[in-house]
Amino acid sequence: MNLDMINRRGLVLLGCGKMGSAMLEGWLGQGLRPEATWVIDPHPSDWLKGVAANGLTLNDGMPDAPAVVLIAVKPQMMGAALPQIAGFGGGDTLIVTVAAGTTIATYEAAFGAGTHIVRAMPNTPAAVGRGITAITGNAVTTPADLDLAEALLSAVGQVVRLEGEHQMDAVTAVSGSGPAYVFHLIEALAAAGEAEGLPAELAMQLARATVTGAGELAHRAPETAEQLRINVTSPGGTTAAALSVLMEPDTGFPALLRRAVKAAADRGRSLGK
Ligand SMILES: NC(=O)C1=CN([C@@H]2O[C@H](COP(=O)(O)OP(=O)(O)OC[C@H]3O[C@@H](n4cnc5c(N)ncnc54)[C@H](O)[C@@H]3O)[C@@H](O)[C@H]2O)C=CC1
Ligand SMILES: O=C(O)[C@@H]1CCC=N1
Repeated sequence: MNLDMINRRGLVLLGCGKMGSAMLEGWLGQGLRPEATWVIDPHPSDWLKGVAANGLTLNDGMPDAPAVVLIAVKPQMMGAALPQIAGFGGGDTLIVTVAAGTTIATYEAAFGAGTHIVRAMPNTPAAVGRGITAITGNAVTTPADLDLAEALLSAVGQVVRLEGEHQMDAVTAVSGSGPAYVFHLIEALAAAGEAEGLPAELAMQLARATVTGAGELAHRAPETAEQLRINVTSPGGTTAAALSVLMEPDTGFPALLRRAVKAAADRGRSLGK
């Protein structure tokens, strides 16, 4: 991974909350120079103030032509936030946005149609280098723009390129929001263990280690997820008993996740209107 161009020309990060700081933490760990980084955020966290003490510029001007301006404010804040960086439109600065829902057309209206824009959907495991980000560009985006966005985002995990913006709301619902589903699985599994009589702390330790261990196995093992599931399931055993509940057609995981993912994708679509 090569952050050379970013380190030479600079990166501006607009909005450094949960997602912005997850990525920034990853980039700094991968060699982004704090001196090449400008952050604009009216409510900086203590962590960000600490990074600023080490050379990053926080709420104090901007470079003339940074390589990338990355937008990580909430879609609802976009109207107030974009005018601060509208001056970067039309130049050779690449605009990358990670906001859910907000469409490329909205940014083109703010920056001008000739502006090179990449819409991206990352997720918070970026903070530990294990994110996955989907990217897609606007009509004027060049292969070099997509390579630059990919270079930046692959510093914090995998990058996939989409066929087009029409896939973005579904991606958001699967991988952008997905970590929350997994964290909720930990909470629910621990609560279920407590209901079976385990002390809360032990139930949480078991649930957390099980989800992270299974995730790591799914990451490293060559087998499909289906085969890894089969490997746990002894015929007529305990797992089969649980799976008969979880795979129940109307109330099991597939039906529940189908509804949850649809709700997220629908919300993305309505945020874009
Ligand atoms: N949290 C997540 O897992 C993911 C979030 N996203 C997207 O990232 C964006 C940010 O989400 P979060 O980090 O979760 O929200 P957040 O609320 O934690 O962070 C937003 C940040 O923007 C700052 N801000 C507000 N107004 C501003 C302005 N005018 N100028 C500059 N900064 C301003 C806030 O102070 C805050 O620190 C959203 O658009 C969201 O859709 C995308 C993928 C995953
Ligand atoms: O909840 C949200 O809207 C953002 C987008 C994906 C994850 N968090």
